[in-house]
Amino acid sequence: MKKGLLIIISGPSGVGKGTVRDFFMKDNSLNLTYSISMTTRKPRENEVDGVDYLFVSKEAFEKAIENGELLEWAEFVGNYYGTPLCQVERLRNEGKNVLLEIEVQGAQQVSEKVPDAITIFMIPPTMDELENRIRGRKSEAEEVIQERLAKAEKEMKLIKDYKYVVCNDDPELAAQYIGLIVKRHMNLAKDE
Ligand SMILES: Nc1nc2c(ncn2[C@@H]2O[C@H](COP(=O)(O)OP(=O)(O)O)[C@@H](O)[C@H]2O)c(=O)[nH]1
Ligand SMILES: Nc1ncnc2c1ncn2[C@@H]1O[C@H](COP(=O)(O)OP(=O)(O)O)[C@@H](O)[C@H]1O
Repeated sequence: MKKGLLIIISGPSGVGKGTVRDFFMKDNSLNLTYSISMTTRKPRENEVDGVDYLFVSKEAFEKAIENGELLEWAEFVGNYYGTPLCQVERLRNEGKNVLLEIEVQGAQQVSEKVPDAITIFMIPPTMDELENRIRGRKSEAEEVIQERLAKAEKEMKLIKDYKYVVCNDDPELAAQYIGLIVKRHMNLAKDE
């Protein structure tokens, strides 16, 4: 069986990664499985442990690093985030295309380990709109919003390291575009 593709999506906090993902994950023809990350961030009101993230303590996260259980990990605005290695390998070996939604440092680490990973960066139509969205979500305190917006400015400079850039103006259109990218690489892999 052919090994599944590894797809990385990065983009600033509040750009709409989760919203767009909800659209393209409905398309079964993409054969996608979402890799659930581990984080020390506290769950938001609507988030479910084991679905959105594996929410763990700092100690448990550091243990996972020590034990070599993470494909990559990074610190983002005061919290750890990382990708459990075992599920990514298992799913790809089962022929599933695996989606990682991770920030730029993690994406860099994975690209080094898996050079054929497909990298996509999601941008907002404008930085003002990014601010509107992150505020509109009402999930972070003002101080955290400021930190995330400052981080976003830096992250946007790394667009050049990604193979594809998708603007999330309309979430359905952005999802369709990501679907096309995945289909293209599924076809390329078939011909290999
Ligand atoms: N390196 C890395 N980054 C992650 C992982 N999971 C999530 N992230 C990123 O961490 C950042 C913060 O995520 P989160 O707190 O959920 O905020 P959100 O992006 O605004 O929903 C985002 O850029 C995520 O893409 C992971 O496993 N590894
Ligand atoms: N294309 C869009 N136009 C307007 N608002 C959007 C769009 N995409 C997402 N949003 C809104 O922006 C906020 C942040 O989206 P979210 O998916 O949580 O972002 P991320 O996962 O990148 O942090 C949410 O309130 C969401 O409803």
